[in-house]
Amino acid sequence: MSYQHINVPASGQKITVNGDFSLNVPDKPIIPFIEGDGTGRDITPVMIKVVDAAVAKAYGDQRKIQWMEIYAGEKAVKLYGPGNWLPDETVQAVKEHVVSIKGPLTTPIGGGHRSLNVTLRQALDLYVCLRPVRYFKGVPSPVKDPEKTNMVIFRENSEDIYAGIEFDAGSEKAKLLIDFLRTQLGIDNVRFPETSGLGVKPVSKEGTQRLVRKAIQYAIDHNRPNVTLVHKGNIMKFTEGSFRDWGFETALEEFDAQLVDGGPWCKLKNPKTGRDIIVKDVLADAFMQQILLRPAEYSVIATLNLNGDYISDALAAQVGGIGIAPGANLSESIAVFEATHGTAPKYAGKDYVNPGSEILSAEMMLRHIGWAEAADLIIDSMEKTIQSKHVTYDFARLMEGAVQVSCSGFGQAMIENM
Ligand SMILES: NC(=O)C1=CN([C@@H]2O[C@H](COP(=O)(O)OP(=O)(O)OC[C@H]3O[C@@H](n4cnc5c(N)ncnc54)[C@H](OP(=O)(O)O)[C@@H]3O)[C@@H](O)[C@H]2O)C=CC1
Ligand SMILES: O=C(O)CCC(=O)C(=O)O
Ligand SMILES: [Mg+2]
Repeated sequence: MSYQHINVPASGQKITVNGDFSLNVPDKPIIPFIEGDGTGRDITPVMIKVVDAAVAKAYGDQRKIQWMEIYAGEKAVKLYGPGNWLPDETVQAVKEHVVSIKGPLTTPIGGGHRSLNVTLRQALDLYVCLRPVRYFKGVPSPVKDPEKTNMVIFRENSEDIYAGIEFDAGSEKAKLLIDFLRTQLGIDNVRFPETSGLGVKPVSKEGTQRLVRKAIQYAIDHNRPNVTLVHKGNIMKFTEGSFRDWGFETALEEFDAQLVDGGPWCKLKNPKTGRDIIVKDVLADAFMQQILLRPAEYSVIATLNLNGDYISDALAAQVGGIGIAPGANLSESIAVFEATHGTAPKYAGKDYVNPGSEILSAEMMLRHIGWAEAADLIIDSMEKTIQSKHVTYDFARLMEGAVQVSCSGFGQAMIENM
């Protein structure tokens, strides 16, 4: 396909997907990237340099990523014109090239355009938001034993309140909906009907099952001891409560799990290791205190979209902050890697913030395409660089004896430590 503003690297080839969803990865794969708004312009070039260095170190001239810039957010509006925050060809390029990476994108609060991040996830049905949370030795943490926090979050990424079905207080549609609720459904407890905004929270059986299936499969593949369904099903019975019920059903029906003490918790035998995997649940509020008090009891987390958003940042803080919190948005075939954090606008363009989250997202990407040697180099040099105490402001302000380095300085130190 020819694009309007995207320059396709002449020497690269596309990654393709087989019928069983495995990937064919050429030695010179074209990987699209979105630079991102705000601090995206600081961290994305650093991520690219570090990844290129790791790939060169691991494979010499044999392999090289052919980066292809695609556009979203403010950069897209400049190129494609007013209102064009997420051009069709950007979405198309992500789809066609199978694996891509993005920097953070701004979402205005209250009014303005809908989240481009959410739009991209929904447009490509990237229904898993995968966010591993692990501790790197030497990182300053607010908790006593940060190494006990080792969790992998499976956040449902396609539904819940993020579906964007919302009606502004006082609008014609809000009035219609309130009227419908009153007259057709007998709802008489909207406290201030004239001035209420309304949101709809769709949670489906299919959406829950496919997410929980991935979480349990991950526990099997990575020899993890438990999967926890985090929900607020006591209050939101038919959305979050059903998420829990459908989650347990998935374990029982698809993974041959057996009830523990009459249920609803259950356990299955990991077919690869013979070890038990417990599938349990916890209410979201209780979970937020347990991750601080008893983090070692939680391994794989499966949760709904909004809970997953909150939990991602809270858990990231326990292991040192969102400066090193990576992630991926996944469908069966398409993968878009991105940091957990946002655009941190007050630091934009200052070469200041920690590029670690985006670098570690790229590390996940390298592993995803089977370039494990390059991924290992990144992990190794991240550990070395942090332990040498050459760190960005976020760690430096909490570390004794740290040498504060810039965003690009941290990337450079990582390259030197490879
Ligand atoms: N996937 C995406 O693209 C996401 C986009 N967003 C969007 O980003 C914008 C800003 O959101 P905001 O709520 O400020 O959240 P951010 O995650 O952008 O920033 C919150 C705070 O986190 C810390 N932080 C963020 N990035 C880094 C980094 N790279 N290194 C070190 N510390 C970091 C800073 O803490 P401190 O002040 O302590 O230094 C910062 O002030 C919004 O428009 C939001 O919608 C938000 C999340 C994800
Ligand atoms: O889309 C946004 O602006 C916020 C997204 C977000 O917070 C997240 O993905 O964790
Ligand atoms: Mg978030």
